[in-house]
Amino acid sequence: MSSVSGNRFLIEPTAIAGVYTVTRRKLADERGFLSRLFEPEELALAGWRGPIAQINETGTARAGTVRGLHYQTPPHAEMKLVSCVAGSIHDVAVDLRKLSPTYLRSAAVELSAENGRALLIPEGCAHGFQALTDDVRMIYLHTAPYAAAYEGGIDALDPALRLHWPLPVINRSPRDEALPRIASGFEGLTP
Ligand SMILES: Cc1cn([C@H]2C[C@H](O)[C@@H](COP(=O)(O)OP(=O)(O)O[C@H]3O[C@H](C)C(=O)[C@H](O)[C@H]3O)O2)c(=O)[nH]c1=O
Repeated sequence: MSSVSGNRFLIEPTAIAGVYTVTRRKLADERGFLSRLFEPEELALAGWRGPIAQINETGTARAGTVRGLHYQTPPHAEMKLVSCVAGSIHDVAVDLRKLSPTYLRSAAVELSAENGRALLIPEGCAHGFQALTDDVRMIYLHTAPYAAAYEGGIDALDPALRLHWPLPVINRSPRDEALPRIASGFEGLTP
């Protein structure tokens, strides 16, 4: 799909099949602005399917912090729409779908409160980010509820992924530091 300039969003493809940037249009006036975080008909153009099953907020205090790379496996695999509503982040998706033409390819984009950009991530792709500022706030829309027993992840510092983190990486959770690497026998995800 090429770029779609809709009423509420500008939807643009990335290097990964099915991963899109979604830039919110701001309706501005002298008080400030209004923008929509979600609009089913327009986001269906980028493949969004099904109702929102869960909405999360995260706060990240320190620039340099990396969260992820996380995903959920079937039957709790999920699409995510990831928005930054305070500060800015270096946002990353990695295609883990074994049969995908973009398997193990990554897409990276800066999301910020200022640029109003979000990342739409389909099932089978891992997500993570690095805070580029202090006091980052994220809003996540999920098509499946959290299922801890079905959470998977890949080490954000795995050299096989060739990811570039703009700042020195700090403050990873013990769980994230212990996530497996591709070389440890990862065989890709199937739907
Ligand atoms: C995702 C999630 C987590 N939790 C609990 C589990 C832990 O006790 C605590 C922190 O979870 P976690 O360390 O996984 O949080 P993040 O590192 O920010 O992970 C999230 O951010 C990465 C980058 C993502 O893409 C995922 O959406 C999500 O995994 O919240 C819940 O109670 N509900 C939830 O939906």
